[in-house]
Amino acid sequence: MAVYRLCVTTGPYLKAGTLDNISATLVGTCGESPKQRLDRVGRDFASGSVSSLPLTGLGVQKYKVRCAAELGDILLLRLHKERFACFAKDSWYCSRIVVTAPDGTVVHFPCYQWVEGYCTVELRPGTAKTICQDSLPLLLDHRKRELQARQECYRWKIYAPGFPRMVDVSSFEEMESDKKFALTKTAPCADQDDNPGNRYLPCIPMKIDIPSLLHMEPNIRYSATKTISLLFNAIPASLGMKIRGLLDRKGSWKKLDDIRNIFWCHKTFTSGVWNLPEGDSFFGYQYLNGVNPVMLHCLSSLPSKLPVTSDMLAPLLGPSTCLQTELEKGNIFLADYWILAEAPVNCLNGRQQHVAAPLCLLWVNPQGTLLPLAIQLGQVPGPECPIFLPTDCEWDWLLAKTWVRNSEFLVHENNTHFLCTHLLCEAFSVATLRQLPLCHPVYKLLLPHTRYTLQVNTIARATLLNPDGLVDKVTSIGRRGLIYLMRTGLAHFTYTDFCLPDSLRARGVMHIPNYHYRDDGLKIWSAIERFVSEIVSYYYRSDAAVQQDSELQAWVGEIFTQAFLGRESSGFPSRLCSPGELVKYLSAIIFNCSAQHAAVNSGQHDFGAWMPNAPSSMRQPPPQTKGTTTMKSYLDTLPEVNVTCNNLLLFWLVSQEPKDQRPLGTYPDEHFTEEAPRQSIAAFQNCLAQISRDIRERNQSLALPYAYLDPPLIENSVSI
Ligand SMILES: CCCCC/C=C\C/C=C\C=C\[C@@H](C/C=C\CCCC(=O)O)OO
Ligand SMILES: [Fe+2]
Repeated sequence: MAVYRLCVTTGPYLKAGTLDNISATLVGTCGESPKQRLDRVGRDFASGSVSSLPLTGLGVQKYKVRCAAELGDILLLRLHKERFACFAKDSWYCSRIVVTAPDGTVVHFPCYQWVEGYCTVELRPGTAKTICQDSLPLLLDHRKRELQARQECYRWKIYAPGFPRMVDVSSFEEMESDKKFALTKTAPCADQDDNPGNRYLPCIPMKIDIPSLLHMEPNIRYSATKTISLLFNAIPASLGMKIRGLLDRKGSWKKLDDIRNIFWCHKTFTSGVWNLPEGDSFFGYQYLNGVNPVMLHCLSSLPSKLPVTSDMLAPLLGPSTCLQTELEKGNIFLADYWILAEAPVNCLNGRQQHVAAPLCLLWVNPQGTLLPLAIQLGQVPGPECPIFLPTDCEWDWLLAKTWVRNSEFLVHENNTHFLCTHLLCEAFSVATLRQLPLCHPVYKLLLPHTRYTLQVNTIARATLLNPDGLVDKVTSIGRRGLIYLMRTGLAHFTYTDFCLPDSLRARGVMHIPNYHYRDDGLKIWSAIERFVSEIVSYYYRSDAAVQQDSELQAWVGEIFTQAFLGRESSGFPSRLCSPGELVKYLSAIIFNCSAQHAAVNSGQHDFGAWMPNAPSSMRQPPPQTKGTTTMKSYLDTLPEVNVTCNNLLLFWLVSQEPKDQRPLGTYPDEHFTEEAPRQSIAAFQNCLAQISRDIRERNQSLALPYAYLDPPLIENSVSI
């Protein structure tokens, strides 16, 4: 008789325990155990419990699986979940199971999954294996069946032509009702205007696509803690504005001070500097350390579409230099909003809105401060498209800068933030779930960086991107414009843009002083790269090991076709040929899912709460002459009261990660069980802790501390 001892951990989540019967079967190289019910006196599998346990000890019990003979090396653990008496079925969150063999060998089985309904789950020991490292037909077959099941559950959907593909939420509904469809479903569904589930709820000023929120597969759903925390962030702020009538009031703001007082308790630094002389340096500062720090390109000559002359800039540059000298020194930069030139425009509160496609020229002065030099609000120069200068009258210059801030809002929210972090990370998540089995080292590495991304994007699609959702209610381009911008953005997005060091070099911004996003981002990039490189070199010893990993290649290929629509000119790889290429690719994915999202997401309230710094819409066309702007015309150009407040609610909500956070580098789910990767994780955590200490020390001497890339404040994944 051989006795195997099992220690089963149920997750600490609400309703993680189950009343269903759980049995186990062990499969080894020398045979299979009988199916053994895991049952003890009292309640098994309660939430948060580690049920490990000798039959005799007080409160501590042990499950035993008895076999006629030893099973050899344990290959699989089958968990059977079946009906118990007349109780209705309930879900079980199984964290992990540790099996101790009769000879004392300990085998870990990471699970970290919700197990739903009555079913059998087959787990492999935690040692990560690529397909090339498996030879037993039983294990190869197991990999294949696991992926087939996942591909049935997580399917791709086309949201709009030219968009990265995303998860098809309706497939979860089909799974539950046990309907099985083809593995990939790609029905276009951008036009949901006639979707009867998209409707207004009492007191909520935009439509919500209710059905898409209802069916979320439990392994990708927000935890109860996260959902409740999101609601706790939303409800008081929303009620406060509702009671004060701000969410329903149409018309212009009467004075700037009223905008300053929208938030009583959550004021930010931006309103203080806006219309002071320091406003220009703050305007420049945001290109480096604001929510959209990816716009600047160094110029060696001016583009012909921006006919700024040396004379125009002479009063600004001073007597000791000139435009040509500054171009030669690499001190002149351009932010070009060309992508907005053809964007469709929306109506808000029944009135036509307006969009500009500015060009903003900036200079790093001898003190190292980045300052705006000139703003042209359209892409085609001419008498009706004046070049605004800091030497113009105060209101003209302020309005020109506000137009640029409106363009920043549109490009940042739609492209830098939603497209390049939320949507791309969703595609990485879906490809990872569909193409890599649980035992694959890349699955173990990436899964924590996909946590909650499908859920938050589903919420965004149901509340923001849906017809008459928030984007249609607050932005000058609406969802039609959003679809246009994202499609155009994806068509121009490259692998260089995706990899921080390459992107910074290509934009020629390595030498700008006080670029904290760059400095902190590069440190985090290197820490991620070192960690990933250790993991990759442990599992892939040669180029051939990468090239022959058919699962890995299918995963890269699927990302290339589904996220980047197979566009060769994007520079994204469609296959990987060496460990070095794999390290770069994985580092970029982890960086963008974590640090990049934090950099472009967490400051939305800080920088946007002062609405003129991030107006979501403009109500008058860009000025065609100078000298006509007044305080009144300025206020009549900014968004109306209800538009402002609905947008600020969103900023408030998404700038705070709801509870149940997992900061960068924290992996409480122990998918890796071998010593080497666990040591790499510990080294990664130490490295991030040092980066955090350095950032905090640097921040002490800054008038405006930059904390968005402080590692403990970065989430592992896009989860808000
Ligand atoms: C005011 C109530 C809105 C309810 C929304 C609930 C939660 C937010 C869910 C997801 C948010 C995701 C992203 C959205 C980012 C950009 C979308 C484009 C917005 C725009 O153009 O205005 O934020 O992290
Ligand atoms: Fe976000």
